Amino acid sequence: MMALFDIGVWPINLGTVTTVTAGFLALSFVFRYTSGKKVHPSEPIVIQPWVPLIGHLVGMALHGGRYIKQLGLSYPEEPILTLPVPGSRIYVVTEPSLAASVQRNTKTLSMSPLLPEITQRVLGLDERTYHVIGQNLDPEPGEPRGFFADIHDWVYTSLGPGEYVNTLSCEAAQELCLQLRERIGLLDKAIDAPQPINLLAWTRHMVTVGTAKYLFGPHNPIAEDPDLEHAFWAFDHGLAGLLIGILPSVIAPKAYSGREKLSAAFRRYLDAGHLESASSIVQGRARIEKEYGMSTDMTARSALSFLFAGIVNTTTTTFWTVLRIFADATLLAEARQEIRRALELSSQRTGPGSLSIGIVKEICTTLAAVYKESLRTGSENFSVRMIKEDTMLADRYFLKKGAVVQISGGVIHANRSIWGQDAEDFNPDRFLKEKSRGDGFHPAAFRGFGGGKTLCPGRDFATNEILMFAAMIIHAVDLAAPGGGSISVPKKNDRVMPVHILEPKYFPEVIVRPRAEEAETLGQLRVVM
Ligand code: HEM
Repeated sequence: MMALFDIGVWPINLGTVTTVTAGFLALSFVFRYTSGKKVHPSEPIVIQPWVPLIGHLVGMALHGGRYIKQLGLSYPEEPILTLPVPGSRIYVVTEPSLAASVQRNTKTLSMSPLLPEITQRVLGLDERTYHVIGQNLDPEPGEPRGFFADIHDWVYTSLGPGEYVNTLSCEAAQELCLQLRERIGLLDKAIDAPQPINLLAWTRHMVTVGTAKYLFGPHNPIAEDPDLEHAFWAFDHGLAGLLIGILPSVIAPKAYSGREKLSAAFRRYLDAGHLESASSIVQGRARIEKEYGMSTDMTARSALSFLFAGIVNTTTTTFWTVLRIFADATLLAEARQEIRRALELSSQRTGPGSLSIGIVKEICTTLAAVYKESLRTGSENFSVRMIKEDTMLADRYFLKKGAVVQISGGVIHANRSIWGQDAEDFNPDRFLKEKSRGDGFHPAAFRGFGGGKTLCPGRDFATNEILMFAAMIIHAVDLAAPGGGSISVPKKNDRVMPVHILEPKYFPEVIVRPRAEEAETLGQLRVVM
């Protein structure tokens, strides 16, 4: 051990050490000075990292999304920051009206140029497909269109307000009702000595199996091979490793193996012709992929990306919404009363045994406020745009061509000047008050679904689905802390890259007991719009 500390064994002397140290310090100073300089007088304030050049990248790698959030919160007066990184800049927007400017500026600020690279890395697309999807990324009206423009239009049109999204919402909620009934059926047998259940895993299972079914039909890969559920979550949890894009099978072996297993299963699904029983939105995506000459393997990988979009945020948001309500006796009593009233009104207006999505949204205001507040507190996503041309944002801030600008949901959601002194706390009242006062928050302040051209196309559908699913759980079961007392709520784990609503730091366990009479209603429940 001692030899390691004995610098005498190294072929250098103290004079050399002094020279090298002095040289390093001088170089650091030069780097700090040059990287701290603005490239234009109107460039936003430059935040120099402590480790020259690579400091911000190291910070993000070590601390995940929390790094930029803490930086943003330490400069509350600045609506936008410049983070120098090797060869480029990252601009971080932390204020809603400037976020709205980024979203409006679709000509020079666009997510599209980043998509081919990201998609290739995450899904493992081949070079040919990478080339095809990279064409005509942001077509103006009348110009030739590309793959992403066509898929974007198809998905946004399908999930926009209208008959299709209503039908899909009913199918999804009905399927989740079935999943819940099955889980409750399993509980019944152990009712005398109920075992604690991991609430996040419980929710994950129902949403994963249910979503795969309503999107891809009864012969979907997860129905055919239940082990693929684990492969799916391994893919999800290692996504950041896949994004690095270097030796994915070594850097993110579990995510890589999960992805490859799932894409092989989707290939078998497509080869067997099971697409015929998939939802029309899924069929339409595969049709567009065929028009662009994609192979079965590439269509399989794309199917995985849509399954991902349908599952991950819905799972985690349902988890937080349900946990928050059961952790607070007043919220639970209010939510249950609203749900009972929604069931009664549905019976009167849409027939016995029905539960109407429209009525739940109209009556269950506490549930809806908890859902929204769970999104505010759990969502730290970044809406990212590539800067295609030098841009003067809001006529005030210079953004350099080739760099990226990101809107930080984490900073905006924690901003006290928007949400009040209790911005750090979970307080669903802020969304109830908003309604009664009639003066809401800035439209770009709520970042749960992103914004602008990349605003989540599934937001209305997801709201229908999650409110219904949470309402069914709250109505049909009781959750209790295993040791008695009230259920505690863990903090969120914000040290990861926020690819979706943040998960908790630890996974809480609860005792789940069916409520005898109320659980019965699930058996006949008919979801209607
Ligand atoms: C609570 C549930 C959900 C949340 C919080 C959520 C949130 C988001 C966010 C933050 C984005 C990126 C926005 C941006 O970059 O500005 C996004 C994109 C997307 N979401 Fe959702 N989402 C949810 C549910 C869903 C569901 C259920 C679906 C589909 C069935 C879906 C489909 C998509 C798709 C396809 C995109 C990519 C849009 C594009 O092409 O740019 N989402 N979502």
